[in-house]
Amino acid sequence: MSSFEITGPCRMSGEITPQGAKNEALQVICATLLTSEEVIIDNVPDILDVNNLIALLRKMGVEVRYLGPNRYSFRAADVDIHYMQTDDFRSRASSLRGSIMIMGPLLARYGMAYFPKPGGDKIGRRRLDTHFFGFTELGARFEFNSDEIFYTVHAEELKGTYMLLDEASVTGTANIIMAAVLTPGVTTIYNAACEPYIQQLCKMLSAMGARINGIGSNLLTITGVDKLKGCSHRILPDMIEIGSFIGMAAITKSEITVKDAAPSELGIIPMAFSRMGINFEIRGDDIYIPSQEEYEIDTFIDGSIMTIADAPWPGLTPDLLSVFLVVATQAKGSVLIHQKMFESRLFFVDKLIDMGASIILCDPHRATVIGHNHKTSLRGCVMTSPDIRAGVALLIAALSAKGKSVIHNIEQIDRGYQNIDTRLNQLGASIRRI
Ligand SMILES: CC(=O)N[C@H]1[C@@H](OP(=O)(O)OP(=O)(O)OC[C@H]2O[C@@H](n3ccc(=O)[nH]c3=O)[C@H](O)[C@@H]2O)O[C@H](CO)[C@@H](O)[C@@H]1O
Ligand SMILES: C=C(OP(=O)(O)O)C(=O)O
Repeated sequence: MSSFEITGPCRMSGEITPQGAKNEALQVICATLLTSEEVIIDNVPDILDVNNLIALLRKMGVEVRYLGPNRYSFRAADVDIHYMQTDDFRSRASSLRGSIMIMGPLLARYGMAYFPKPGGDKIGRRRLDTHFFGFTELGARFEFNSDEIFYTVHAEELKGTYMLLDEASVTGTANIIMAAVLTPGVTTIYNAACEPYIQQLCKMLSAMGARINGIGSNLLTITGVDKLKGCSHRILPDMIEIGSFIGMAAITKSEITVKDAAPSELGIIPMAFSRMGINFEIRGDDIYIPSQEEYEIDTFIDGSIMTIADAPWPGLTPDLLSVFLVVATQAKGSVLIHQKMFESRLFFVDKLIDMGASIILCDPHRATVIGHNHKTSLRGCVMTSPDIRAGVALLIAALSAKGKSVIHNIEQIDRGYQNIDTRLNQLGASIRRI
């Protein structure tokens, strides 16, 4: 297990380019299983979760070629579906959550798919019901072995249908879309998730010959086709990484330009940072964040304390709330952070309290943060990264803190952030991998 040693406070400056989006990469790499032709994907982030998924596809028989930095070719001409019943498959597939999205393509193309308990962050209950609801609506038979936690779906024949999802699950929607594009007839998915990851997946599938209407909305109509062809696809910059950099710049009073950030794809994220009092300028495709001595959190119109809460897209992504929470610790004013989706994602605030932050954890979903307005700095601390986003939030806290901090279990951070230590050190941070 590796750790980061951070010596703060670090005031940084310069330009940083975000990696390709982790959650989009996981979807579009799974989608390569839908065709026997070559698919080329650009801007693939070099992170643990993505590399583990690529290794899994290779084991399944997909021909994967590395074409250069962040560029891969995939050809799923000869997939060994029986590999999915091996112990090796179980251990590899359960190392990340995104690999669950191989099920939709395999069900559509081979009439069967298997899956063990997926990995990913331990941030509360993470059910898969929506995925299997969608598959069974399309006509698949579903079995669950609760002793081994092993999911199986089979179908001699799938058929398009109307379905109303019980919740707008991101990976669930992606899985159902990928099954539906090769399913005869018309499939209508209402209450579909519509995050940029899903929109990008749909655009890539359309380039492969899929017929999808309603992209970007929560009502998708998919007309099944017999076969999909190869294509080239470029992954968008990672909006969570971009948000992490904006928050990091603010709390460390750094002057940073986030290059090639595709600001028009960020939805409500920039507005949420503005409401935290953080200044930035959109300069073409870049986001410039000036060094700010202070930032003041907005209130609601009636003067009451503002809430920052997550919601399915176009609401604020839950994956950035940990960053908002850390940034609030040095803001002027107070904010209620309400993490509605996951019940165990806020417990890392104990560490921030140890560092000197003023936070009241009201319950597992809500934390009130009383900002210090930089009057009192956070102090360095030894901590362990509980999940990917809390890990980055703690890293940001440590960069702003006075003294030495150590963050253990940084594999959680490496899961989703490409060479984060090297890239931040180039901006003037002091992070040592130990
Ligand atoms: C690999 C991947 O892409 N992971 C992302 C994906 O996970 P994932 O697809 O696993 O998450 P889901 O969208 O299925 O659901 C996340 C949680 O939110 C709850 N929920 C979901 C939809 C809804 O309308 N209401 C609601 O409360 C679910 O019950 C669940 O507890 O989406 C999450 C929610 O954006 C992100 O945190 C994860 O980073
Ligand atoms: C929760 C996340 O990832 P995963 O779904 O892969 O656990 C995340 O990216 O914040």
